[in-house]
Amino acid sequence: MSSGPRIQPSILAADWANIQHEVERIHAADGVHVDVMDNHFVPNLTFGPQMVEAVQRVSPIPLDVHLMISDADRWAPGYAELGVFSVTFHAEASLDPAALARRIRGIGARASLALKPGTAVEPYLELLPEFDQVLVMTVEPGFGGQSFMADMMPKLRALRAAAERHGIDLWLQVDGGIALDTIGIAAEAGADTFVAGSSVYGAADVDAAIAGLREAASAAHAH
Ligand SMILES: O=C(CO)[C@@H](O)[C@H](O)COP(=O)(O)O
Ligand SMILES: [Fe+2]
Repeated sequence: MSSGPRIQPSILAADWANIQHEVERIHAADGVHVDVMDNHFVPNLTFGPQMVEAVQRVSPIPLDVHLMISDADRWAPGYAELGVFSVTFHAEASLDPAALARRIRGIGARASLALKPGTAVEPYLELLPEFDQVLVMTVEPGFGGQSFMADMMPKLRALRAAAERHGIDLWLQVDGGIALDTIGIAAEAGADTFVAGSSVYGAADVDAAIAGLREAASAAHAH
């Protein structure tokens, strides 16, 4: 994946009956974001490891798996074993996030920690060297098509400052309501990795949507 702003369309908003075509047509993106929901951690259900393995088999770009599941300590390593690029689990769903991150890294995937809107970032700042990425949710997890929560931006600033203090290359990802009019706000606050569901798969021209998001993020970052 590139070092500029990274755009990762979410297949939650794709046509699941044509999943191979749907991942092939976002080949210009930096990765494909795969939302796993268990109808327990969130009030919605998507798919599990078999589907992720199938997407992994046909995708021309790396898989960024977002686990919205309870008991991440038990299930997350199995997703890493599929050979995906990155595994994100929720802080609220793990008894020992640092230990789980070490297991995920040990298997060979990047370890990523997600925070729901109501979860404070401060307790996790000292753990950051165990992680490759932190996902700041900018909607309540569970559904696509919701409105971006600009009040999450202080979390990004705190993470960016802490990553600099630790001297680590931590990717800061945002997920939820990312579109042309919101991506700049997140980029300015320190995000460098952007999940976009409806604003990419809902666009008439997917390539133009990805390029437009990337441009808008770069322009905001430069300021
Ligand atoms: O994790 C989630 C939702 O819980 C996301 O990845 C959504 O898929 C984002 O969709 P948009 O807000 O971009 O439509
Ligand atoms: Fe997601």
